[in-house]
Amino acid sequence: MKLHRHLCASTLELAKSVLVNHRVLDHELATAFEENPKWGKRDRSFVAESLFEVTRWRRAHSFLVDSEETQSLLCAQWILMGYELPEWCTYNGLPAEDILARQALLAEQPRAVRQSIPDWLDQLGEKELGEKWEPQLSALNQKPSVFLRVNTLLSTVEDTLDWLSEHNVQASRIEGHPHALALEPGKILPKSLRLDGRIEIQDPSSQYIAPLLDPQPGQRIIDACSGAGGKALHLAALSNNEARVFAMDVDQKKLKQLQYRAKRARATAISPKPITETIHVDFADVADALLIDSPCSGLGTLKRQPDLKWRLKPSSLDRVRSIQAELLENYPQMLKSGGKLLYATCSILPSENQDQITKLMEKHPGKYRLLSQHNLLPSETGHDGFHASLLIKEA
Ligand SMILES: C[S@@+](CC[C@H](N)C(=O)[O-])C[C@H]1O[C@@H](n2cnc3c(N)ncnc32)[C@H](O)[C@@H]1O
Repeated sequence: MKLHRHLCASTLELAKSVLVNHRVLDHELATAFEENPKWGKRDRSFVAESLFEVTRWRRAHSFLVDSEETQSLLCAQWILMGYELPEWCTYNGLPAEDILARQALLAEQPRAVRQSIPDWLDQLGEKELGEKWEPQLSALNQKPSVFLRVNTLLSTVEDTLDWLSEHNVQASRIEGHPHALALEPGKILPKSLRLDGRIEIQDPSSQYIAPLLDPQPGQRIIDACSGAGGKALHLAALSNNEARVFAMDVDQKKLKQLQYRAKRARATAISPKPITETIHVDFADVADALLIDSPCSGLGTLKRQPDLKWRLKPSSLDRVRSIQAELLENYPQMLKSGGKLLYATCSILPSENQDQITKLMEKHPGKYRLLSQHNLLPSETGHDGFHASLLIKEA
């Protein structure tokens, strides 16, 4: 296989901005695709695969090539992808034969090197999850697949499968997730289908969350951290637009996106509400059900966002933990007595999940009753890592 000089140069620029300047991979890649409309499907997938994999395996590659330079790491990635490096592709590190030979030595390296993760994060994962940590790392280092949620406001699973197949996209159902479809590994959904309201791209673990609230017609449901609406749209669909879903967020841009998605999905149940300082007072005792899909480390989604592990810092984790405690303290004021509180994160760390709930219940004895807790571990599901705690507000 032959490497193309201009694509390699563009990929190197992208890799530097992600690995050296700590920019967000998804944003950088989307901008590069926009700025290079002449890149064909194969060019795009070369750039995307090189960038995702070099980011995921940064530390392991740096052992293989014996260098931390981005150019050397990328060259190691291309060698592992089966490319022969042309003359113009020079780097400071071990030659191709040595890189391939050192793969066998990787297994003997410390876990943080083999699994390509910063030391501090490896130590934290071990402390919090013990022997369950390494299986999560292995699962989170896999390449992700694309999953869809069928929007039951506009279609059925059966009709959606037929529609996708008419467009040459083969998908399959997933056991235990009634509205989820999996695309064949490596398959990407064409933009025209992606923008059709019949489907939303959503991981099965994320699809597990909204049904836990069991939305009923006539209920008022608050999604206090709705973002661009992944779960708010699902809540609207589950209630067949017969509940009212107040979608709140501090980020106005995300609420705008949500409005666009809701229109496309015919999710008329959704009313976006920007978060203000007094929101929990303005909406006091209003909701029959409250979802706090809290800001978190995002560690459960490393498969899709491998750049996150290099951007996260112990101080940013402390900050999200304190936001989580604050949201759990304030937002349940919006819930009626007897209402359901669902706390969710896409983290796999107990300190962001069940420990936050334990602290909440200890701080307010008798105020909450725990109905169920769900730790969706990537090693067990093959999907993103998520946590959900479902409680009743007693008083
Ligand atoms: C995990 S994301 C939500 C994802 C979204 N629920 C979904 O399913 O697509 C967390 C969201 O919390 C928002 N957020 C951050 N601080 C907040 C606060 N104090 N109150 C409400 N939302 C907040 C962020 O803007 C972000 O959109």
